[in-house]
Amino acid sequence: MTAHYDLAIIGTGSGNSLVTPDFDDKLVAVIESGRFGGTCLNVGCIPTKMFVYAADTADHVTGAARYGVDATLDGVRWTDVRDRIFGRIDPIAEGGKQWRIDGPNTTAYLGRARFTGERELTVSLDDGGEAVLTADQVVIATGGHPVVPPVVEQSGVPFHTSDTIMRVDALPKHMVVVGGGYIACEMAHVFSSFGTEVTILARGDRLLRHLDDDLSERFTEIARGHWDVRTGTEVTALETVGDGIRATLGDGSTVEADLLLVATGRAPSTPDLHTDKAGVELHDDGRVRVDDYGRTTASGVWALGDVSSPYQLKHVANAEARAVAHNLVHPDDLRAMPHDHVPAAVFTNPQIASVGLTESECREQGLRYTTKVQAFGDVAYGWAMEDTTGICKVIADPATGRLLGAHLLGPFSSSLVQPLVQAMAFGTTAHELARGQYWIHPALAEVVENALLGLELDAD
Ligand SMILES: Cc1cc2nc3c(=O)[nH]c(=O)nc-3n(C[C@H](O)[C@H](O)[C@H](O)COP(=O)(O)OP(=O)(O)OC[C@H]3O[C@@H](n4cnc5c(N)ncnc54)[C@H](O)[C@@H]3O)c2cc1C
Ligand SMILES: NC(=O)c1ccc[n+]([C@@H]2O[C@H](COP(=O)([O-])OP(=O)(O)OC[C@H]3O[C@@H](n4cnc5c(N)ncnc54)[C@H](O)[C@@H]3O)[C@@H](O)[C@H]2O)c1
Repeated sequence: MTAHYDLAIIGTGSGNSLVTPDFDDKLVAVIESGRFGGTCLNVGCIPTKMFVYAADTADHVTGAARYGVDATLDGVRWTDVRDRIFGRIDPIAEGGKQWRIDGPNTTAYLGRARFTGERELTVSLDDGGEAVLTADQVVIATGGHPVVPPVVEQSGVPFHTSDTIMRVDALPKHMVVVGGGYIACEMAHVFSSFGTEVTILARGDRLLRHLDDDLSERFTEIARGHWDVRTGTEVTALETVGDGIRATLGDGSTVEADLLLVATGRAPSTPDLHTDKAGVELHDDGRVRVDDYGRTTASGVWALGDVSSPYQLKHVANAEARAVAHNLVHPDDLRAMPHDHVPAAVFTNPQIASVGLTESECREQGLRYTTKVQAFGDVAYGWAMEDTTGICKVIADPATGRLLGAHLLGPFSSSLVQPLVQAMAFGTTAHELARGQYWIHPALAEVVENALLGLELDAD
């Protein structure tokens, strides 16, 4: 029997929020092959930031002496940290699943979906069975999954990805991280602050290479003070040694550890979706091809979030879901996916946040621009914190005074960046933002105010 629905949603991350009151009198199929709530809730943003907060707390203790406050870190109860986090998260995922199972107009399919025709899905159910369903509209919200390089996969050594690392039973003594991006830098911070010795193996010459050069260079230098950072290196072989692993690097050197974390990017979850059966085209990198409104190349099939987006960020997936939720029921009044001025933060040590263009992007685009770099240590709250490395770099168009980009490295950067995001979103000029409002003295936000005031604009 083929069941028919008004709407079928594949994936309960951001896809779960599509079941709006507009569908109260309609039939909705919700299909999920993993934990309800998707990456962010179960293995992404939320647990990582809960671990990061605990790691920051440990760092406050170990760093207290510089303020004349002597304190020692007596220990980190890893399983207590872990269980507090997942004790809070797991019931939410379970509750979300029950809500969809019991929902008056939703049918939950627990299993893996694939297209078997136009707007027709076959679900390999977790209980071993199979179900076929069709729908007037289908939304692909299957997110992404960790990429594991062949050298790791083919070696047969045990390894972790972000999907598993947060649930390990004990803190490793020594951990090797392959990759130098978001997950590598956030996890290195967590584990090293809890007492694990961390070695990072990065292919490039710097960590977090997507950042403005001033930040990635500075961050890599700081990271070398916390962790054993090996840049410009590749893993050529891996083997199991006792309970741990040994990695051989391009220069023939080796590094041994009791745990291997692979953090080499995430790929859109399309390989087993059989999108070709539904007329849904993919980009070369596997992302579903969508137009500005989230429409795929197949009529009535939509996509959103990591599976199709140019960004792999939850606030973007949420914004795209809001647009698609509207578009599903307003075909004559479509809303575009909001992709302007997308900010991002890396919750490592120190925190990093950015929005807009980097200086090299401004150069490459031939833009006329001016920059100002303000040190956290030059404002009163920065003195209080004894900060010696933080910077706020702002980039503006000198003719219009509009911000082109903003890049922060230092405590609370993920929050400090927000007025800069707001200025870019609403077209406020740098000096309007700085002079048109009060900035509380002596709050850390004065670093942003001073950076803005320091920009040399044509109008001044
Ligand atoms: C460790 C980590 C930390 C992160 N931290 C941040 C952060 O701090 N801030 C931020 O903005 N972003 C962060 N991200 C990125 C963020 O988690 C993702 O951008 C976001 O969750 C993507 O949401 P989504 O709805 O597109 O996909 P997902 O949340 O991944 O949802 C997809 C769902 O589809 C299901 N699924 C897949 N294929 C099928 C199928 N064939 N059939 C049925 N179900 C299927 C999956 O099981 C999953 O539940 C982080 C990611 C990771 C991995
Ligand atoms: N705070 C946040 O917003 C946050 C946190 C975690 C993850 N995320 C999202 O999840 C995505 C995935 O995170 P990630 O850290 O896995 O990816 P990433 O793209 O940030 O970093 C991947 C790293 O792996 C390296 N790499 C790629 N292939 C490799 C290979 N074969 N061998 C060795 N190194 C290789 C890259 O050079 C890069 O340093 C991020 O791009 C981000 O969008 C966001």
